[in-house]
Amino acid sequence: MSIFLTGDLFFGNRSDVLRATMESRQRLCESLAVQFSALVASDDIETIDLTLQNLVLRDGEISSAALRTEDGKLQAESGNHRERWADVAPGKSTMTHTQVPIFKNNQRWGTVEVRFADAAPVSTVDRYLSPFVMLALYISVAGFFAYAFFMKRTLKHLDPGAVIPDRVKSALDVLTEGVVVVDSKGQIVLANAAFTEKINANSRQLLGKRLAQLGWNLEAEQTVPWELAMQTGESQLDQQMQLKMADGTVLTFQVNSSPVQDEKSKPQGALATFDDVTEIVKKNVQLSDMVGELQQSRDEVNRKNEELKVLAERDSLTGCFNRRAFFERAYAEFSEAERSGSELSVIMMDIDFFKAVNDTYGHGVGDDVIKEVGRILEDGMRGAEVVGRYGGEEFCVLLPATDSAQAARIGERLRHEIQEKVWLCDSRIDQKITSSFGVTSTADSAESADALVDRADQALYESKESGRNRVMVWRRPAEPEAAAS
Ligand SMILES: Nc1nc2c(ncn2[C@@H]2O[C@H](COP(=O)(O)OP(=O)(O)OP(=O)(O)O)[C@@H](O)[C@H]2O)c(=O)[nH]1
Repeated sequence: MSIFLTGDLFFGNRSDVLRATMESRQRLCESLAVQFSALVASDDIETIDLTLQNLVLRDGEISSAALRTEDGKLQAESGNHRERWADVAPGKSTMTHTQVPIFKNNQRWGTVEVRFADAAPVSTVDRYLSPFVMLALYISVAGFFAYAFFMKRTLKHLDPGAVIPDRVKSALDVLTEGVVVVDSKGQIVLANAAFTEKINANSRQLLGKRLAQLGWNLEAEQTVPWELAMQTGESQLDQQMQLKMADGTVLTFQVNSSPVQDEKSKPQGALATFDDVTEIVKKNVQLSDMVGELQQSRDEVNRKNEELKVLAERDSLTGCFNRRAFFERAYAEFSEAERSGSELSVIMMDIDFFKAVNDTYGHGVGDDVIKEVGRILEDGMRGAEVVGRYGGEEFCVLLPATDSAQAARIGERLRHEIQEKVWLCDSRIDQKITSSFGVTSTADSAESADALVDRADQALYESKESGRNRVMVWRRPAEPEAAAS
């Protein structure tokens, strides 16, 4: 339609000019006819003849002119009209031959004939190139070019790869890293050899496809990095993406994307590089699994070590430190007390008449009593204070930073608690169970942890000897004395 209108604008004008010329010639003739009708009415043929002579003389466009009656006779003529008006059909005007009727008394009387000069010589080309032919020709040629232009664009659309020069494609094919160029719609316009080989695809199959729809494992609403690069105008680096292949395998790519912009920074597409890191990721996963397993084994070993340590250090019946572990602590605390100058106390205690408990209630009840005593002793300790099962029904307590008077008070509290609580631990026991305590501290110049424990044992012996169910503080052998009862 545009072509037609444009053609009409050019060629339609030419036909308008011709039409206007013809109309003006017709008007001239009609004006002559009006004048001549008046002259004919007065039979003034002479004036008509004179007018025709002048007309031909003065107007270069008019070759001849005549006044012809209805019966075909020429009444007046000029410019050798007879010859110039040969073979002209009566009553029909053309561009060069114009004829207008003359009336007399309302009757057709004759015709004014004017032969206009031929226009510029009409060449064969001009003859055939009438406005219509010109218009048709113009539409054909312009239509052809418009069609060619449209087809070129269409083909370019159908073959998006055509926008990338071959030398660029060849250069990119040399790279070992996959390279894909997409247009502003995310459609592939170039995929280099490394990429097509990696995903087992044909380069031409990929052209025009949306890169985002090749089968990537994407989260819901996730925007692929090359589209993000186009949206933000910024490069998107080190994005890891997984591509599910037709055979079910999954490739992992490290993807870098940069926007391709025009001079006005408008995104025209994006370039994305794909580095296949599938093997590295696999190895990383294996490594991480191994590290996890190692961690588990290490935790297991630590747990076992912890258990072993507990088993090695703790007494299985009461959970208190065993004798060996207790002495390790005692040595450490003794050294620390010596280094710091603080006082370290030791309590040794023994359940009174425990043989009778076993004998009366059975060995099981005896075990429960020992456990209950151990629990009371453990619960009564704070911070660095340590309870050890010294043997049988005998316990030993380490009290760092505690003098013997404080230790005796602690012993007294424990003695009272045992007496009040232990017999309640088993419903079969129907009598209170008592215990005896011996107390000492480093203030009495014990030379070692062993000596300290030994002195506490001596004080305990004194408690037993002096009637049991009491706490005795160690005194030099000559003068042990009772602290409380
Ligand atoms: N049930 C039980 N009994 C034990 C355990 N270890 C030692 N005994 C018993 O504890 C009793 C200790 O008795 P003795 O040392 O004679 O002293 P005692 O009867 O407590 O009398 P005194 O200490 O003099 O008041 C023994 O009969 C041992 O068999 C144990 O783990 N469980």
